[in-house]
Amino acid sequence: MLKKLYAVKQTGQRLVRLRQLCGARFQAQAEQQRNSSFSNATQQQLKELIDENAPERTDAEWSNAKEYDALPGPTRYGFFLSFLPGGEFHNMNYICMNQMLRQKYGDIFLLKGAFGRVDTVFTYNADDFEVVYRNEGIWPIRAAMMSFDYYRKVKRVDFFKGQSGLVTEHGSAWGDMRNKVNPVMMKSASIRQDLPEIDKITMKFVDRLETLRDPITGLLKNDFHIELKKWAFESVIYISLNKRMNMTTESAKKETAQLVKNLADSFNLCFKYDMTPSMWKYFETPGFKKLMRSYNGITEITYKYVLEAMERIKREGNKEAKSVLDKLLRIDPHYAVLMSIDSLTSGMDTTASTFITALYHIARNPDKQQALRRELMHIMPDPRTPLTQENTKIMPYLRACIKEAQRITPIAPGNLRTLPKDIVLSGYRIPRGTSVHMGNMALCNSEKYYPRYKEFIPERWLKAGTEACPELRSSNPFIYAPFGFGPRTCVGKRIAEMEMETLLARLIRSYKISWAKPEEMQYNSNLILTPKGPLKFRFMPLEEEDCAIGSLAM
Ligand code: HEM
Repeated sequence: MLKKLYAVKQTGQRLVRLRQLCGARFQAQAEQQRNSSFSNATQQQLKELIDENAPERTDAEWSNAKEYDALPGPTRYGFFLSFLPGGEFHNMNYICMNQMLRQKYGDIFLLKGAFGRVDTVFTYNADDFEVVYRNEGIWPIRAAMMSFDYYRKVKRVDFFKGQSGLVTEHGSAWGDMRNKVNPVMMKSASIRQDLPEIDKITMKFVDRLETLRDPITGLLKNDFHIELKKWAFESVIYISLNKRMNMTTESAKKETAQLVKNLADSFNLCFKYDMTPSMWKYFETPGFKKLMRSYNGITEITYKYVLEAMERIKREGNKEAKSVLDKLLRIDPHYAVLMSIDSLTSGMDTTASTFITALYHIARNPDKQQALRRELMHIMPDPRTPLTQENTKIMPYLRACIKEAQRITPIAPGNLRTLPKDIVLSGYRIPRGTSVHMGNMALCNSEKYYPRYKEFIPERWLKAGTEACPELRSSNPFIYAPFGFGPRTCVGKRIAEMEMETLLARLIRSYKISWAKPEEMQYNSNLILTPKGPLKFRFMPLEEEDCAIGSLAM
């Protein structure tokens, strides 16, 4: 063991020396990477955005700020060792690790880069968030998921033709794609045209839930988390491809199960290889190869659906585009394929996890649940009243419940940006090209910004009415950002919101829901936060008093 540690120490020291010799941060890492074609292209792209040759700032704020090297944080070598067996962070949940680092080093600290990872500054100072977003530029850089970028740009360059899609693309390539995708995906009215069909998919889901429900205990026989992933997949596939899945066929069951498995593997392994110190840029370990295989599995399954939809669109030759794919095909066929694959990939776990979080808090707060039901009784006097673009406009409490759940547990607990210019954060000089991680979830769960932060209080988000209490939410617009922030904000936000609202409305209108476990729900933390362990919700039919309309809690 000691020998092993010594070898690691030697490697670490050699790398540190090498990096010091090379000087510039990006160059040092790029030159050492085994997959040089990939790293050079990606680093080159980032370098151009960052303009390394621009003169250093000489203004008073910069001159008076503390040196970058004075930032607190573990040593590069010490941090790496802490991930090895026996180390402080070995197999530790990402959230816990960040909490420990914050306790030790304070509200700003530096995790030095190693093995091709750039330096990352972690900040829990809301003023810093504002500085970051105000300086991110028109093409914000979120340099995460490098293994995914590598998969698309190197491993499967044959298929992706050098473009990795919105999630990992940068600069003008990202800007061009985003400009074309935004009018189709970010317009609520455009996405909500699909509401009637999403409502039908959701009603079918609720009907099926009834068959899976034990009538005595109200517990479900199946794994609710998996069922929700399938529902989210069915919904996003409809919006993206105008395809109604028949989930009862063997092929659909098999493919969905494979997709669920590949996505779970990729979330775990991508976290391991991209967010903790790893040598994958020097040699491919069996785990890294498994990650590449999971990306391949995801591409194969999703592309099969996209291809089928493209053939159908061609065959039908409709004048009016019926899906996101069809709309984008008329703008740019390559982006259309990329975006559709990414929607099917990004739209399952994110939406399912956020939905479960919302349902969990509503289940644990019966008075809030009843207030929500009162709102829904007005809109859906009959449980099967169709949801429309019109009636869903008057569900402020429903939206507030989802927002409040996302405040307590945003599935992306922080956001990441690489700054194209030198900035000062918490009084320290942060040179351009440094990655900055902003801890949104921690600030959303602090008394300073959200009084009574431990409580689930949807009323914080209500804009009008006697129950509204906006004083319980922060006026700082940079802290609460469950879908991210600025031009790079989540492109699937409108889709996710519509899906979650529809299912929440249907379930709360049909059942009295409670959490049937003494323990609180826990989360796995990898690429995103996902609920851990079996979900024990109890679904009981509504009784007469539950259906009393009464006054609205707004
Ligand atoms: C409740 C569900 C979801 C949550 C909480 C969520 C959250 C996020 C967050 C935090 C980001 C990073 C934004 C930033 O850097 O500022 C993001 C990006 C992204 N999301 Fe989502 N997401 C959700 C659902 C979806 C869905 C349904 C899709 C696809 C249909 C999707 C596709 C994407 C894509 C493609 C990006 C990259 C955008 C870019 O960099 O231009 N997401 N999401």
